[in-house]
Parts: sequence; C-alpha cells; structure tokens
Amino acid sequence: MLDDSIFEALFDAIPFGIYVVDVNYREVVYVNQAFKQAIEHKPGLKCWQQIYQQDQPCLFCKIPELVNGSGKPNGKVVVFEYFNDTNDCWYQLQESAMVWHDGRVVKYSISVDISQLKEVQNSLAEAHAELALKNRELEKLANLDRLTSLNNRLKLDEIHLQEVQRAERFNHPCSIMLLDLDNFKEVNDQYGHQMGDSVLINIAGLLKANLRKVDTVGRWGGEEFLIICPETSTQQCVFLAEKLRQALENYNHGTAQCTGSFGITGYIPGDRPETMVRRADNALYLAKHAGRNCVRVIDSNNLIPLREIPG
Ligand SMILES: Nc1nc2c(ncn2[C@@H]2O[C@H](COP(=O)(O)OP(=O)(O)OP(=O)(O)O)[C@@H](O)[C@H]2O)c(=O)[nH]1
Repeated sequence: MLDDSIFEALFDAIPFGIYVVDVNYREVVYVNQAFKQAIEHKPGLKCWQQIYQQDQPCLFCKIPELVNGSGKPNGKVVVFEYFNDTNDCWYQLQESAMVWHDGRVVKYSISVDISQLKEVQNSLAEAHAELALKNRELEKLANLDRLTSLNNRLKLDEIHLQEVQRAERFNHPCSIMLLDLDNFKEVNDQYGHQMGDSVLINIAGLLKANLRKVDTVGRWGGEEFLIICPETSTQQCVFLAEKLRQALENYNHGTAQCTGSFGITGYIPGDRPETMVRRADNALYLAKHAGRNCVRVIDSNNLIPLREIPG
C-alpha cells in the first residue's frame, strides 16, 4: 500500500481543485491544496454537505456509475458540468473511482472553474442568435419595397413563378392584375413628391386591407402594383379589381385624389410569369386607352395578338 503522503503530494501538485470521497460512506476523506482555497475541509462531513451545502445526497451523484457490482472501481471516467449556485460559478468535473492508500474505495473529483469559458460561450450563443435575427431582418428587407413595405419586384417574381407552377401542376386557375395609378404625375406636380409618396403608402395599405391572405400584392414599379390571385378565375379577379377600383376612387388622401386602371389576365397552359405579365400589361393599356379608372381583361377568350394592341 502506498504511503498517504505520496498520494497527497501527487494531488497537491495539481493546480485544479481535487476532493476525494469514500464511495460507501460518502465522507470527504481528502481535499488538495487548490481545493482548500475554495472550501474549508471539515473531516467527517458527507460530500453533499461539505461540497454542495445540501442536506441530502445529490441527485446527480456519479458514484454508482464508477464502481462495479462488487463495489470496486470500474475504470470509468465521467465528465460533466455543474453550476454551483452558492458561489455562482460553473465547474467542469472529471470523476473516477480508485483504491485509496488505506484500502478504501474512493471517488476522486477534479474540478475546474469554467465560469469564464461559460461566459464566452454564452456571449457567442447570444451573438449567433442576434446574427440569425439580423439575417432574417435583412432577408425580409431584401424582399420589401422600401417606401410602401409591400413585396418588391424580386419577391413578386418568385411568388408568381411558384403560383404559375402550382396552376400548371394542379390545373388550377390563377389570375393576376396590374394596377397603374392614373395621372400620378399630376399628383406629384401639383402637391409635391412627398404627397405623392404618402398617396402610394395609403394605396399600399388599402390594397392589403382589401385582399385575401393568399393573394400577393407588391410594387411592380413607380406607381404600378402587381396583384397575384391564386385559385381565382379572371371573372372573380374582375370582381375584385372593380372593388379595388371603387375603393381607390373613394379613398380620401386629403387634397390629392387618385384613381387607378386595371389590367387582368388568367393563367393559360404553357404560360410563364413573363407571358402573363405581358398580357396583363396589354389589358392595362386597353384600360388606359378606354379613358382610365376602369378594368380590362385579356384572357383565353379574347387573346389579342400583340401587334393589334394600340400603341
Ligand atoms: N411620389 C412618387 N412618385 C413616383 C414614384 N414612383 C414613380 N412616381 C411618379 O409617377 C409618375 C408616373 O407618371 P406617368 O408614367 O406619366 O404616368 P401617370 O402620370 O400616372 O399617367 P397614366 O399612367 O398615363 O395615367 C411620375 O411622375 C413619377 O415620378 C414614387 O416612389 N414616389
């Protein structure tokens, strides 16, 4: 059997706190120099009293994992982290069982204060969470029109493609409408660009308020908006456009007044988003040509060859 002074000299040389517990009686039989700086060793106390200031065995006690059926060390080393709320510190503990110099089976725990590491880990986790949040915000901003907070053209293109694919795949109707404000230049010229901006913002709100959740509205260009209506026939879309047209006409922007012209088309097998937009644009042209503040449709029943659109 080894002399106890050799054990103690070995453990005292280690710069981390070490304590040794009798696995049968759970008494703290030894603490090394480094550990003495944190805890005053009172022989005879149980480990949960001495180390953890508890009045009953710890629920996380690892001793059963460190000995075999006959109570002998099984050679296993367990590593775990523990937050000690008596001093607000995080520790990493490495524990294993061994035969002490007097023949008793003991558990030794090497305890390292990892509070600073935890602080860094927490700051890192916070930084990651913040970054993910900022990324989400950026992603959102990349898809939004700055003035009106509606979808921008990029996002409209993406959604329109999805809806065209869905219409094709499931043979469902899908309609779009282009809305162009009438004589908007006059609003700017008469009341100033700022008033023009606030009219655009009001109209964005009005459009959102009058559409279904499944519809998509976005700013297509300056004073032009695109509305994508899945599961909607051109007839239903005309009905919706008429409702929007009247809402626009009756909207009170203060001094400025503004109406809109609407061009509508529906998905025709083989369409791509561009071909649909081109037809809606032609329908819009017909609405402007008819005197503005009205709705026009080009669908499969009245397809007009491009060269016949008055230009
Ligand atoms: N205030 C403001 N005006 C804009 C914005 N984008 C485009 N416009 C204005 O919208 C007006 C569009 O003018 P036009 O293309 O001649 O069309 P319009 O005056 O609406 O006439 P019609 O479309 O033919 O009825 C221009 O005066 C642009 O400066 C914007 O973000 N804010």
